[in-house]
Parts: sequence; structure tokens; C-alpha cells
Amino acid sequence: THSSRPQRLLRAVQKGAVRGDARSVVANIDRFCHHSEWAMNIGDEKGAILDSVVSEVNPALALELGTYCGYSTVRIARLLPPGGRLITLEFNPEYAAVARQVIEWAGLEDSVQLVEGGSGDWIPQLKEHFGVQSFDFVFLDHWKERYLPDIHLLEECELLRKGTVVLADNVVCPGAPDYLAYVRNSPAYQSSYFQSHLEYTKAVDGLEKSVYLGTTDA
Ligand SMILES: Cn1cnc(CNC(=O)c2cc(-c3ccc(F)cc3)cc(O)c2O)c1
Ligand SMILES: [Mg+2]
Repeated sequence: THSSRPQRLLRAVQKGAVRGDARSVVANIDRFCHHSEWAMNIGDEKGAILDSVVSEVNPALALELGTYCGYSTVRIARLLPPGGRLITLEFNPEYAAVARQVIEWAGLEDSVQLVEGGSGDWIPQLKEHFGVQSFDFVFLDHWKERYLPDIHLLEECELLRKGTVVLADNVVCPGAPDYLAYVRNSPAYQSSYFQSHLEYTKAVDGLEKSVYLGTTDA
């Protein structure tokens, strides 16, 4: 049986990257995606924007929806402050299996908790299961039609606090129009758009950064 694209991406990491060196893991995935096979990682250009937002927030506790092969997981985890933690949710077991090995190759397994399952099922369980109060930073990169229901779910589960930064990938391509309309029109968010390009291509894409302001009721 032939390998899958995530498995070929993992092999490229294990062949080219230095064990324990997160920067070289990121560089080797980008090299693979630029020269061998396109894959839906956030990539180097949008990745630099992700890095700057994560560095600015300096989150003690971060959440990622949509792990895929762990590329953005590694980008975020390598920038966490000492003791900082990243919880990442992935629905697809094959992607999760590859991501675990990419995260381990980067030497970041101690600051990352990968959860296999659907965001709609897991978000309501995060408080009791992981003992979290609220997140400092949330990265949305999973199914684009789940962005809106899941931001509502995060609000309802009181997993956002005044100042929580929510960063969403692909708000142009493939797009998340209902999500964009919500965060840009809701008084509960201060939203801003970072224009960029779809990973490894010249197509336009962008990231939306939305700061949660809290609710008006008491
Ligand atoms: C199956 N699946 C498991 N997780 C997911 C969530 N991610 C995406 O859907 C996703 C898709 C694209 C993309 C694909 C084809 C195309 F022509 C243009 C863009 C880019 C991204 O950065 C993404 O995050 C999908
Ligand atoms: Mg994406």
C-alpha cells in the first residue's frame, strides 16, 4: 500500500530535520511543501504572522483547533513561555498520529497536549478534563464551517476572557464568511485583518485577529 501525504511529510521531517530542533522541523516541512507536495499547513508567510501574534500574546495557555500534521502546533509551542501549554484538537486519527510524531521530533511533547476528536464534542469538556479556566490564545485552522459554531461554543463554555486573542487562518481561501461577519460586527470583539497568501502559492488569503472584549451583561 502506498503512503499518504502526511506520512511522506513526516518522513521528510525525520530525514531532514535535527531531532529536538523545532526551527529545523518547520524549515523541512516548508521545503517539502514548496518543492515536493503542497499540504495545508499555514506555511512560512502566514506562519510569520502567526509567530508575531503568539509572541505578542505570550500565552500561558493556548488552544489550537485543527492540528493536521502539527506544523502550526510546533510554530506556536516553540514560542510559549516557560511552563506554557498548548492544547490541540484533531478530528482525523491519521493526521493526529503523524502530528504526534512531528511534535515529538521537534522535542515539544512536554508542552503540547494533542486531543483526538471533534471540537464540538471536546470544547465543552476542556475545563473538567484539563483543568483550564480560560485561554489566552486560540488558533482556528480546522473545518472552515466550524469556525462560527465553535467560537460561540467557546463563549458559552466561558473559555474566553477579556483580552483573549483569537486568530483564524484561511478567512479568504477557502474562506469563512459567516465567521468573519460575526467577529467584525459583534461588539464583543475588536477584529483586524492581516492580508497574506495561501500557503506555498500566490493566491490571496489572510488571517483575522479578534480580541475578545467580554460580554456587556453583569
Ligand atoms: C480535511 N480537513 C482536515 N482539516 C481541515 C481543515 N483545513 C482546511 O480545510 C484547509 C484547507 C485549505 C485549502 C485546501 C484546498 C485549496 F484549494 C485551498 C485551500 C488551506 C488551509 O490552510 C486549510 O486549513 C480539512
Ligand atoms: Mg489553514
